[in-house]
Amino acid sequence: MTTPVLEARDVTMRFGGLTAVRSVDFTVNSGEIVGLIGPNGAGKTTFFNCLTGLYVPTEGTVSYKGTVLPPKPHLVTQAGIARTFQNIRLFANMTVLENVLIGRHTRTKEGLWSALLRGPGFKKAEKASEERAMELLQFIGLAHKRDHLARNLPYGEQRKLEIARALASEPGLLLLDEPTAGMNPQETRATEELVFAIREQGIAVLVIEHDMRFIFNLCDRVAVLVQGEKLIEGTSDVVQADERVVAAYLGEPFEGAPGDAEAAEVEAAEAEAAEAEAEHSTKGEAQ
Ligand SMILES: Nc1ncnc2c1ncn2[C@@H]1O[C@H](COP(=O)(O)OP(=O)(O)OP(=O)(O)O)[C@@H](O)[C@H]1O
Repeated sequence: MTTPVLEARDVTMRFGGLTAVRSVDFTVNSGEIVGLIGPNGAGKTTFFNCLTGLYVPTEGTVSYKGTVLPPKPHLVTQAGIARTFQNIRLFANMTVLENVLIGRHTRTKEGLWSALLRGPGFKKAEKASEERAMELLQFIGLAHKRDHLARNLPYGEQRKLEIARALASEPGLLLLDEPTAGMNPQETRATEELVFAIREQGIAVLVIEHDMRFIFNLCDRVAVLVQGEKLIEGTSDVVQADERVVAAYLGEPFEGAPGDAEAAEVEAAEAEAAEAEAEHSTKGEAQ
């Protein structure tokens, strides 16, 4: 049975006069891999930031497994949503293992004093954390590099390590922001396999990506954002065949395009202003 893991309802995000995301409804169900695509500036990252508590949406709500999330990143992580970023954000001078251990901090109960005094509770928790971190490194194929500094890993492995760190918070939903950016075809293929394996572990996945082939191979469902609005949502086949999606990517106008009404209003106002200006200058010349 599919149950919603993530539910965004009527999410709008405005920056001053600019509406970056407009009334978006969006669901990710358990066991699903869902893609979010759209041309540059469509509002994908802004929407992601609304989901993960980095932005407080101007309107709307985001729920995880039926509970509305507080818009605070650490509380969102604690609730069960983990994410990676467009640009790698590892601790470059820490080891591979330490980077994963850091990802576990939301899941360990041992407090600051316990850590400072290194009491028996802390030592036990530390051992369990390390075991879990090693399991995750095994899972992504980097266990043999546990003591390497993160900055010395090749690019593709750094991206994998980011995913392991996100998994260390034991999420029910993983959000991946352009996971294959800068990757070669083999690395992209390996990432695809990794995402399938993550789903096998019972974790739902939401991916933003520019690489269409990757998205259409990977996702059960794809939603397309254009100018902050959801244009269409469906299986890869349905979305690929939709002419409006192609047009939006090519920057071609199409009937009913999001933002069309606003664009028409602006055009009409500009035309009116130009007409008034022309009338004014003709009168001026006549005098
Ligand atoms: N913090 C901000 N303040 C003001 N405007 C913003 C802010 N963040 C994003 N925007 C604007 O919101 C719109 C959507 O941007 P966003 O980065 O979400 O798009 P995107 O789909 O992720 O683009 P890309 O694919 O290029 O990463 C853009 O017009 C952008 O300039």
